[in-house]
Amino acid sequence: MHPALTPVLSPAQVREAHRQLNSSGEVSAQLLGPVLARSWQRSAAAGLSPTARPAGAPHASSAQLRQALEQQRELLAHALPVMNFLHEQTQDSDGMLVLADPDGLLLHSLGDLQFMHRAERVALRPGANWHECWRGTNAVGTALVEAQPLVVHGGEHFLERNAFLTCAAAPIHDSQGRLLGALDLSGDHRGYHRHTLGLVRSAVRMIEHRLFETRHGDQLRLRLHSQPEGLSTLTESLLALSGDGWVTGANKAALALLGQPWQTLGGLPIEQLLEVSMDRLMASAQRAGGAPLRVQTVHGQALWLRIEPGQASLGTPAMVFAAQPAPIALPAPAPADELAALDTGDPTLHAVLARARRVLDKPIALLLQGESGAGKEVLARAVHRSGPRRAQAFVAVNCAALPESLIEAELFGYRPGAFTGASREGAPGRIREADGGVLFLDEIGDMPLAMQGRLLRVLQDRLVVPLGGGKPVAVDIQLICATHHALREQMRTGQFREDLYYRLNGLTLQLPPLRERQDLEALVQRMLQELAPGQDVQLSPELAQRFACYRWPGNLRQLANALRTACALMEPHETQITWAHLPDDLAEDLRACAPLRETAPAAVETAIDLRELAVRTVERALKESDGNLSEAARRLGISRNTLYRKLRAARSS
Ligand SMILES: Nc1ncnc2c1ncn2[C@@H]1O[C@H](COP(=O)(O)OP(=O)(O)OP(=O)(O)O)[C@@H](O)[C@H]1O
Repeated sequence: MHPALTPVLSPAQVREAHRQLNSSGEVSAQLLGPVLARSWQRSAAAGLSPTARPAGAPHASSAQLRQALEQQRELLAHALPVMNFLHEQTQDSDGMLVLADPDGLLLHSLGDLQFMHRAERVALRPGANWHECWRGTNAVGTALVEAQPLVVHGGEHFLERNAFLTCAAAPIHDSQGRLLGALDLSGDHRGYHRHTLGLVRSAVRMIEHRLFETRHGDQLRLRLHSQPEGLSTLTESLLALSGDGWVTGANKAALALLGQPWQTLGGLPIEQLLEVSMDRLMASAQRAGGAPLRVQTVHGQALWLRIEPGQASLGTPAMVFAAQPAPIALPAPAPADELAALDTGDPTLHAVLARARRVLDKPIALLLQGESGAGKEVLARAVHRSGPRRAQAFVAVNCAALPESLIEAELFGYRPGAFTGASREGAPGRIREADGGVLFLDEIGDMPLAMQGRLLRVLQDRLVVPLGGGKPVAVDIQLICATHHALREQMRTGQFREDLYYRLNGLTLQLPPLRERQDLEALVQRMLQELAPGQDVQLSPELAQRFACYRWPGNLRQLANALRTACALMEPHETQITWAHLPDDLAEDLRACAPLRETAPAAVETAIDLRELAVRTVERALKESDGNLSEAARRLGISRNTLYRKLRAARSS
């Protein structure tokens, strides 16, 4: 039996375990079982005492929680509908559902109001952190550490103050085995029910299925089950394949079925797992109706298989080969990854993404430029997740958010006692944390000059020397920097070192501001699908028009926030976003922004008129800005590059 499914301990066993811990400091694996015993040991080692309040447990401010919610928007988009569904099924049970991120930060809860009120007393609410190191053994924290579903009941909680709870939690993983968070169902310990964990595990499967379909919707997907009627149910195994037959993702059922860990799957062609050729799979995918195939694993287990061609995989070389006797070698299609997912149809952005893809596997530093909120960090993360370093760390440092006095220690690390206030253990620093992976330096234009010199040395020598001295440590990092400043301008005025600029700028990618993008409609649609999956939420036609003519000074960040608020304000039966669902300040701005065709009817008569109008507008903006190009571009709401283009065009005509 799965250790997590063993029955909960009797009160006498728990009392005895606590007694032993009190008297000898020992944790009895015989009494508690291996999982709980390990967790109690970790809790004691973290300095927690069963009878004390958890001292120093962090609680996110509302701004920090908002930021965490934004970072976890993919998880939330898939988990919230499942939580709502589970809540409906468990409404009479006086409990609550909790979603946590991989670090134990509680992101969202819903359930019985009275019980949630009681749970508040032990900080079981969004914003609190339930990592084991802060709250001792508890279902959320322990399921995250142990990476397995489990129940923590009553006195099995390490802290006595949590003993009124019974909690069942299961970790949530994505299709590459990354831990995304945990789902928990908590209630009063007197209401313990042994089916609770099963419910939570099913809910997590639903979330993982939804994530899988979204991540791999463009790829070939294999559904596998020992019974034909088990296909397309929650118990099926799922595999995603690249166009040439390599496994790119799997759910937990597939791992169990094939006896493989996630780590090996990425490097296996399907023929090494199943006795079936890629040609046969493709031929089956093309047959109408998609009747299941009979196949067997390489170990001889018989299975039913249904193959679903993804949009991107239709027409991949393998399909063409299967259909044509004399194959024509076609270039391999771009893999459907996070970079591809950012491409929603804007030609400028498309070119940016294509350039980024060309250097994915090369040691070339990227410099991302663009206005605040234009998606620089999102692009940096997509580059990381789509490149060969995706299994290694992505370490983001915001140079503008760190006080000057701390940047050095934060980046380069320090030795024990290197400065007043330094921790006794010292710290490796963010550059070393990124070793093997990607270091993302956001707002690099705000890095103090002295620090620029040190960073340059690290980039040249690929060695980090911690503050307070010590041996230099070799590092291997891919560097991505971002700024909304015009770095060249800063270089000219001496605020940014020229030598560092050329080190950082292996390739500059300029992200277009939202108002210059031509894919607003598709972008809104994609964001809405993520925010309200499967609900077909749309903008009202009037709002769609207003959105198109608005300048979006906060770019994608502002758009994403507006849509998130709108989705939260909609009633469950509504599918159209109207004025009533918008934040007041945005509604006010949008009302003031008249759609183009209402404002300039006469002036748009001929192309010549338009050109003249553009030239006059640019001239006026330049005059009002005393010839300052940056200021003129800002007034016009366009980038400096666009302004240059317009000036060149005006001069040539
Ligand atoms: N392609 C996208 N799809 C959906 N949402 C996006 C996308 N790009 C950006 N966003 C939204 O905009 C927010 C801001 O994006 P990001 O942090 O990448 O911008 P930025 O250019 O780095 O901003 P800043 O310069 O202020 O740091 C994201 O947290 C997300 O909510």
